[in-house]
Amino acid sequence: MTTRPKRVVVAINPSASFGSSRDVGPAVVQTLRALGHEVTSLTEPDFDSLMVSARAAVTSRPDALVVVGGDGMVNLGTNLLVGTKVPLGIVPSGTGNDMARGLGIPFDDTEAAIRHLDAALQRSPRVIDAARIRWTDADGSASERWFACALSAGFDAIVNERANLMQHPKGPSRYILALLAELVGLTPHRYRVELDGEALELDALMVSVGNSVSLGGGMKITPDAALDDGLLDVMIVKPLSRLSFLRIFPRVFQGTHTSDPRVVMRRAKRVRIEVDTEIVAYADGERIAPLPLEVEVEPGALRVLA
Ligand SMILES: Nc1ncnc2c1ncn2[C@@H]1O[C@H](COP(=O)(O)OP(=O)(O)OP(=O)(O)O)[C@@H](O)[C@H]1O
Repeated sequence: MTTRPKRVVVAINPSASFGSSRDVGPAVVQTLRALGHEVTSLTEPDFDSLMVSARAAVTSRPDALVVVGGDGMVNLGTNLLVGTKVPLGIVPSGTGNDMARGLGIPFDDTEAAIRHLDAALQRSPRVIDAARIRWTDADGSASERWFACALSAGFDAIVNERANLMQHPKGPSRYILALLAELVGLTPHRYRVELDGEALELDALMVSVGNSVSLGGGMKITPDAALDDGLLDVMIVKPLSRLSFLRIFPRVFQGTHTSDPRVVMRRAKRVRIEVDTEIVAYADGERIAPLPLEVEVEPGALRVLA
């Protein structure tokens, strides 16, 4: 296939995968240039600065914004591109890479991911849904942020928050330590979950909202989620003993946990989540805000190269 040159902005997170994949960004830029594309490469010292420079670069209406990193970088791209015609390309170099998994982008082979991207640049982008989160900040101001993949508002969000607050260890083992620490104190909380206006009041361990299928590196929390059905899939895990939790947990990698009667699966366009304690929600692996918050799907809001 002959490649038609495109104008591509590449936003790179050199810290993805705890810095172990920092060669991926330069390789992507080099390969895309060798294929004849006009590439603007962006790397900044932190996420917020990258957001600023990528936002400025997107105003020149490139043919694509390509993010190199994990789901956090997909989140950055999603927030810049929703509602625009500029498509999002992904070269996964993160820890979980769940959005790439959901889109069928090779997530463990950079060269294959670049070939996939180059081929997709020559076709019309795929149009998928995005989810808008709205919440009220402590000062009373209204905030919003988009996500592409999944939002967590229960046990996994609590583990994420604990891991983020830990200074040591620096690598992925901090998540395992945080998980073990939270598992010891595993307690359900009282949630009020509104699904398109229908209120459920229940004790739960996990409440997650999926636009895509998985989070945390292939944990298929919402295995039947479709990225273009105009709906969000909601998974609620009712109270379980530690032992039952540990028994069900491995089944999430196949998505077969949903057959357990203590796992509730629902679909809705709009989901409001409230809880009786302080839990900070995470979406696409990024820290969002303490509950309560509301999530609404915006059908067809994002174009992706996949
Ligand atoms: N220079 C930087 N540019 C962008 N993000 C950065 C940078 N340094 C640190 N980060 C942090 O990286 C996080 C995003 O990481 P990313 O999702 O790309 O990789 P990951 O966490 O390894 O993968 P995954 O989310 O798929 O598990 C953001 O929370 C951001 O704050």
